[in-house]
Amino acid sequence: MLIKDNFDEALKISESTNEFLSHYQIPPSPVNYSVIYMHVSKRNEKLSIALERHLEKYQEVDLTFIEELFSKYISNSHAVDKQILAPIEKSLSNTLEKINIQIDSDKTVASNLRKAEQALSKHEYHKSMQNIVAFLMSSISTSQQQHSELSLELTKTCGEVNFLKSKLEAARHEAIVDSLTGLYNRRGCDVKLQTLDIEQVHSSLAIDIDHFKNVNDQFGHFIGDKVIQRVAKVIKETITDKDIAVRFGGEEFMVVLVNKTLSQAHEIAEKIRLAIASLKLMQRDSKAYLPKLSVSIGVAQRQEELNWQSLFEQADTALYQAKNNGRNQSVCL
Ligand SMILES: Nc1nc2c(ncn2[C@@H]2O[C@H](COP(=O)(O)OP(=O)(O)OP(=O)(O)O)[C@@H](O)[C@H]2O)c(=O)[nH]1
Repeated sequence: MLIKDNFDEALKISESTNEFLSHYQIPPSPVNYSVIYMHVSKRNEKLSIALERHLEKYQEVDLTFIEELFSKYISNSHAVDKQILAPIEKSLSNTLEKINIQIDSDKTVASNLRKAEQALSKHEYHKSMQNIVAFLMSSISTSQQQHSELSLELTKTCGEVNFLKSKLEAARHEAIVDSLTGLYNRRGCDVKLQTLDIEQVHSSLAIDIDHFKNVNDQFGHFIGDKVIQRVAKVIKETITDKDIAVRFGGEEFMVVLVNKTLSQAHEIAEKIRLAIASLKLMQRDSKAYLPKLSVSIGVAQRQEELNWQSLFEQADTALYQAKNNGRNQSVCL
């Protein structure tokens, strides 16, 4: 979309956004602000329809609902940056630049006036001129002060915009990443899959920790979580940055190996399996070692006619076979 906003327009929308936020007593967090800004500026029809329906039904706005709208319509697009923040930032920096030029010119005028004052002070008969110069000096100093204050204010606002941008970036990241392991979640998986070239060969691994219930039962969920994190770390360290590692649920992971054939994928699966089997995990407090860990892995290669869901299902079928064959192994389909 073309960015037509000028500063005044953006400011008007921003005022209406603030009014909306205060009317419904919504805290002006970056996420809330962005959702309401998109609604007020009529930039996302689906978001507005959903919000209006919600208001019709409840007459108030639930914060969880706003977060949902943010994740669904905003966080994965760069609409906020492009449509809200970029124009504001541009106008701010233009205005700041003009004010800074004005500050420089104020300085020159002040310095010239000072020279004139010095020259006139040598001659008593120029008293009236001296008064005029003194008056001009005091006016320019007031204007200098006003411009400096304005420059400070604008610099502060620029800082706030940058803060909002980094908050948005963090929110966008949180929406697609699993907080326990740092791997992608399902939504992140969908987002990353859209970036892949479907003409290339891709493979997938379905990985599941064997008898994980026993870990939880014997050592508790906290240790269970640590084990999940450790397995995720091994997966991450074994694949490349281009590949996509996803925590699909509980102790189940899915990996998309970009541009890799079935046999290459099988090799990687074996590396992961062996690395996990050789882990020696110790419980920090009791210094007791946890029983040996193992994973079962299903490996499948994407066929041209298959969509991603079918590929994952194939990998899952292979995983099921690996479990049935006795676990701690990888099976190719
Ligand atoms: N600590 C922890 N446990 C989880 C989490 N999500 C799921 N689980 C547990 O993972 C266990 C999964 O057990 P099962 O699906 O029966 O499988 P398993 O014991 O791993 O056995 P197999 O898969 O058949 O080898 C259950 O005990 C769940 O409670 C989580 O986020 N943290």
